[in-house]
Amino acid sequence: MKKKHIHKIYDRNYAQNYNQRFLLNDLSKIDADFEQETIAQLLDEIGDNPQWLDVACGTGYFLSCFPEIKRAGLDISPAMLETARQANPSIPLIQGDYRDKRPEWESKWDLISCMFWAYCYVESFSELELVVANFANWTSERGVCFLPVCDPAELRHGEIVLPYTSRNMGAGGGLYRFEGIIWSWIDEEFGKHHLNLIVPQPEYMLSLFGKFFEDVKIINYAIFNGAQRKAIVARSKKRRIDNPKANLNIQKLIRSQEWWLYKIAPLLTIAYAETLLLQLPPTTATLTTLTALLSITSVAAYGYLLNDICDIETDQKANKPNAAAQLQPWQRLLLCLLFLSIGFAAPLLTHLGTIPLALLTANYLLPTLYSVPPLRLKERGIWGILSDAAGAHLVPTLFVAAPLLSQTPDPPRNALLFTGIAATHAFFVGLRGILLHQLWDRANDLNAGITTFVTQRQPETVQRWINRLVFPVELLLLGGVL
Ligand SMILES: CC(C)=CCC/C(C)=C/CC/C(C)=C/COP(=O)(O)OP(=O)(O)O
Repeated sequence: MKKKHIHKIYDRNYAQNYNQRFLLNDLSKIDADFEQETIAQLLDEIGDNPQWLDVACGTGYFLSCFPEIKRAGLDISPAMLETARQANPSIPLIQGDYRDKRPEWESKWDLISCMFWAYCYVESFSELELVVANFANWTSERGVCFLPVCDPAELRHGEIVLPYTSRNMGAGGGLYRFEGIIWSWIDEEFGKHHLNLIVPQPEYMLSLFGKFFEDVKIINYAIFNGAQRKAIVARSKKRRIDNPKANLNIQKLIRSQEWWLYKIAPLLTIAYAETLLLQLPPTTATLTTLTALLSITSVAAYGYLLNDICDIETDQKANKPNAAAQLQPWQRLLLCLLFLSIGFAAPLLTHLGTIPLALLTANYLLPTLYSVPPLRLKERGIWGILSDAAGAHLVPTLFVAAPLLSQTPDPPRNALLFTGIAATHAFFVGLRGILLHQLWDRANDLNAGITTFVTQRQPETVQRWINRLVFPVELLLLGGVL
């Protein structure tokens, strides 16, 4: 089901009535008590100081039953979370989607629960697989998953013929329709349509968990009103995913999808234009350009990796993925040194010249100053904006142009003019890029307690500056480049 539909169903009114309708009335209390007992047993079996994540925690009812446990909740519905906060005022309650990967939670939680068939709201079997994989990834080495599962065939006495329609068979009343592995529940009393929920047989759910856990069991609730609910308990996570580094790859570490196409590829146009304006021999132009591109790629890899290394703590606070968090400190240092060496090796070996080397040094310094404390320009207002725009666009443009210009003793005026306009244009592209980035990241930065240029201003003001000043100047300069 789409997020917006879930938000619509689980609104404030639904949240306020949820516990009474689905957990605490005569029809449901016996099952809720059984679940509470099972959670208590599982927490007990895990050992000292277990950490529990209740996925799709809803009103936080179950979380509130265990005030002595270190616990957190994740839910997609702000209204449900609002109610959950009243019941659990001092614990992390995160608004989010259980389909998101969240590498920062890898192997973090000793108990993962997902109550009352919330997994059925996925939109496809692939998504269901993803959700189970997430649960497994988030489970610690000693951890356990607890998932009450829906078995449509068991909701009534004996087998049902599909498609099957029935009235008033569950705690919430209303119309139930089972259509094979899809079911829908029209909650007539509250006018809510829980449509096309995915409900595979419990055996299928067992096999999904079996991919990740050695010991997967179905436990049965007490028979009540002729029906008997079930839950999956999965223990002993398999080694394959025990190791968080299994999911770690170099692209994630250097965040190449954020710069390869958008920041490196445009530099080629600068190299082409300079080659044409300077009428350089193809071999010289190609070798010089490739050397410069190798160095600038290393700068980008270094800059993004270093930024993540410096943001590990704040990203954790804002619940943002951060691949560098999974590395040992010596691995972080080694990778940074590697990208530094590659960046300088090629220009030094090919004698690219003094000006290109000075620009390269500046290009390594800018992201360092942007990210590393105590200077950490990112948190110093306009300096953060200027250093990122210069580091990601202005200096790389000059660095690609400079070695080509230095191939001719006396570069023509039009090549110098082109370089000047292209560099200024790149700077404005960079200004727009970092302003938009800080705008999109504003909520995360505020959550993590980071003060940036944009968090100190109204978002509308910054957007107005982008629309009325930065972008028009950028377009004007593009005209000059062309
Ligand atoms: C050649 C080239 C492309 C060089 C780039 C060098 C450079 C300026 C790197 C810093 C990149 C970065 C992640 C900025 C935003 O950080 P943030 O901490 O504000 O945002 P985040 O949360 O996304 O990390």
